[in-house]
Amino acid sequence: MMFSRQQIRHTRLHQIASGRRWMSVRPEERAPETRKKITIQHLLNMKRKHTPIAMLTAYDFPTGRACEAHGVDITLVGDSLAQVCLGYDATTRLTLDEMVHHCRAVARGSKAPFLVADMPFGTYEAGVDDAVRNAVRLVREGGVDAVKIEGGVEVVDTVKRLTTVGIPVMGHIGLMPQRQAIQSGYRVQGKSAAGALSLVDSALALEAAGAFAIVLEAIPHAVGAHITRRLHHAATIGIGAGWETDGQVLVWDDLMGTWGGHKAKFVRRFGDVRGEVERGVHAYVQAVRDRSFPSASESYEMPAEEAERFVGLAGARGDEP
Ligand SMILES: Nc1nc(=O)c2c([nH]1)NC[C@@H]1CN(c3ccc(C(=O)N[C@@H](CCC(=O)O)C(=O)O)cc3)CN21
Ligand SMILES: CC(C)C(=O)C(=O)O
Repeated sequence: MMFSRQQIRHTRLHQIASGRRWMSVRPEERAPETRKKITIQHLLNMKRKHTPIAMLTAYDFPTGRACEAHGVDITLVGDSLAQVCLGYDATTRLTLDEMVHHCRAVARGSKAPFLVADMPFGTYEAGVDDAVRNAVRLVREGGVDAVKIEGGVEVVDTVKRLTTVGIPVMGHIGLMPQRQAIQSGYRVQGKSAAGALSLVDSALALEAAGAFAIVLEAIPHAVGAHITRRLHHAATIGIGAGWETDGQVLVWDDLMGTWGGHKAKFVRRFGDVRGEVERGVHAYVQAVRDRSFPSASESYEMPAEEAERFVGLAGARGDEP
């Protein structure tokens, strides 16, 4: 929730007058947003001008807010949410209701970035009509601008139909986590010449079907670069696809170092939030145990005469500690 400067000043004066102070339940005090909404046209201009596109996952209000505040171009409510946020063992466990719930929180924080949600496993495979119904829920209830679906030529009809009804689609080829069982794990794709060519075919088919962007996951650098040069109407967003794609994406928890699970080769840790969390929780527990928390300045007092009356009144009713 945003306040104008005038509203902030007004609220402050009111609080000072009424003797109230800020509490953590109040929305953060902030100047009105200045970032302009990112559009598909903006993203394709970035591709044309070779300005790298920064995409990052977010799963809740504060992470969405961080994407908003620090210049992210595309916020992705990725289905990696299943693992890094909800503790499931695979992305295939995630339901549409769970995805919608998290999209709503992210959308409240991430306003300017183009907002994309993964269509969870099982919400677009059974038929094009079903895919439309489910994508509409993500847009209408989740508040996202576009959806992402995993797959190559086999999802082309779905991409066409969604695009036709006005829902932009981001493709996702290469390593497709929703297919880890049938692919016997998380493996780099397109390492053979034939495999690489089939990735190029998938990318071209997705572009022709109307996809505005395509995630390229865990493929050789040369294949990522080739596909990026071949596509003129769709931006490529790499994750483990080398340095010559139109943009990059990483999972929030990998980037921040909050994820303690497997670290793929393409992950770079840009922060050590896990270390901070460990220090903070440990210090808190320690301070509670040794009674150094809370201090007098973190506690409330009664006026001395009220304290005296209280002791007297409590004693009179036999209310002795
Ligand atoms: N924390 C996290 N980061 C992700 O990027 C991510 C998730 N979770 N969950 C959903 C999917 C799963 N992803 C994964 C998971 C494992 C590998 C992986 O182990 N890759 C191997 C490739 C080994 C090879 O074939 O040579 C690696 O070591 O990089 C890659 C992507 C990407 N997504
Ligand atoms: C890793 C990204 C591309 C993703 O699909 C996810 O977060 O689920």
